[in-house]
Amino acid sequence: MDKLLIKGGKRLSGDIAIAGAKNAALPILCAGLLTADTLHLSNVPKLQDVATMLRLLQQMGLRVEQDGERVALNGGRIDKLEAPYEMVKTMRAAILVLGPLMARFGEAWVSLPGGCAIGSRPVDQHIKGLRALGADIRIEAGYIHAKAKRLRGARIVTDMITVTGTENLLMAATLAEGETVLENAAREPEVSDLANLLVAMGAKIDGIGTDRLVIQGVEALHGASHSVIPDRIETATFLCAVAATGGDVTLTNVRTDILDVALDKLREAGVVLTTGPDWIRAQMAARPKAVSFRTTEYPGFPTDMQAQFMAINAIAEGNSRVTETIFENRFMHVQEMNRLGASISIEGHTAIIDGVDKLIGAPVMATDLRASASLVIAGLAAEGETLIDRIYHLDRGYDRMEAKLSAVGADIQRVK
Ligand SMILES: CC(=O)N[C@H]1[C@@H](OP(=O)(O)OP(=O)(O)OC[C@H]2O[C@@H](n3ccc(=O)[nH]c3=O)[C@H](O)[C@@H]2O)O[C@H](CO)[C@@H](O)[C@@H]1O
Ligand SMILES: C=C(OP(=O)(O)O)C(=O)O
Repeated sequence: MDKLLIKGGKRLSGDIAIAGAKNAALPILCAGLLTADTLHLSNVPKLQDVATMLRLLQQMGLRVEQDGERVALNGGRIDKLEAPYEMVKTMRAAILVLGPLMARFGEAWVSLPGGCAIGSRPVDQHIKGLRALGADIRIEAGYIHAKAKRLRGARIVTDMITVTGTENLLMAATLAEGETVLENAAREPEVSDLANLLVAMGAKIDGIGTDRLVIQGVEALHGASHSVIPDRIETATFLCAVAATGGDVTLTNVRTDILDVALDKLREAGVVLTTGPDWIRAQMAARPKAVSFRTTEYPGFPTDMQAQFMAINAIAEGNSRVTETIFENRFMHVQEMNRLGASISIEGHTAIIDGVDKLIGAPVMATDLRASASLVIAGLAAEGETLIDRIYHLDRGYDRMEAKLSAVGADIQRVK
């Protein structure tokens, strides 16, 4: 099993190109199921999750041509309406085939995702929404079995804001009969990226970027070309690395307009940020200052950045409080950071961090995707060697993170 070996204490300097967003690419690939025509996608990140999703879609009969970050999908011969357990258990986003399959074929078998390290993560809202659209849904042998002649539009108010739930219902509604109103919709930029692609495919959607999406169902969708938005979480992760190690790094192919709160917090921590139309430069010369925050839905502080900011707080001047409101168990990195010498305690949904002067390298275990990224940042800032085990979590969502960091001066290598 691959591990990452980091010798900490190096300042970072140079340029890093940011990849397309994982959380936009995954639903967008599933939109390939909605049409018999070809989708031409670019800026698709080279990630384990993307490879898993493409394998799943190919098993269903989707034709896939891949050339670097370009992917062409053709859904003219879909013959299997199933997402099996083996796929769903490694990548929960496989649930995103449910909406498109129901919209176009009126039937789907999708394995129920189990809980995962960060929480129980039920999909009851996806099911509630599809039922409102007229689907008959049964849970059979661990599978969601959904059927409908043709979905019909409805007003759906989800109990809470759900990102993939909104995406599933949005895709389902594009081909439903009549009007669907999605209230309490997620406003994450990745939802808007999917919605923009669907509009390019002929869908009729109003309210993109708001919490009320209104969809007029159409008879069929057609092919389109689309470039996936840059990954705001990858962007902010590298910015946190600079904040923790010090240095001068410019990130290219970024969208600064979807990173407001993270950038504000980095400035509060002492990072000097300069932004251009598609780049951002981070300069850090001093010890970071502690920053407190609570995670919320977009445009608030993203839960997917909570762990990486915790690494900054671990070595920052001062104390901070970090409250996680989205997932019930997203502090798995705390124990591992404490193994590196951090001083973090947990009270309910809040982590209380006393910044320490330095961390000292040690073997640690990655438990989930962003926890892994936070341990990389902590390892880069620590004195001595940090060995991170189970980095398959990291590979789900970051494209060659160690190569990008080595190129800006980090001492980090993948070892067996
Ligand atoms: C592939 C992808 O885009 N993943 C992102 C997506 O995950 P994902 O879409 O799975 O997360 P949700 O927005 O659905 O989850 C938000 C909260 O709602 C709960 N919930 C959700 C659906 C449901 O039917 N019932 C229910 O109770 C969840 O357990 C969680 O507590 O949004 C999360 C929140 O920004 C991010 O951390 C993930 O990176
Ligand atoms: C939690 C995440 O992803 P997923 O929903 O794919 O598990 C994430 O990207 O941080």
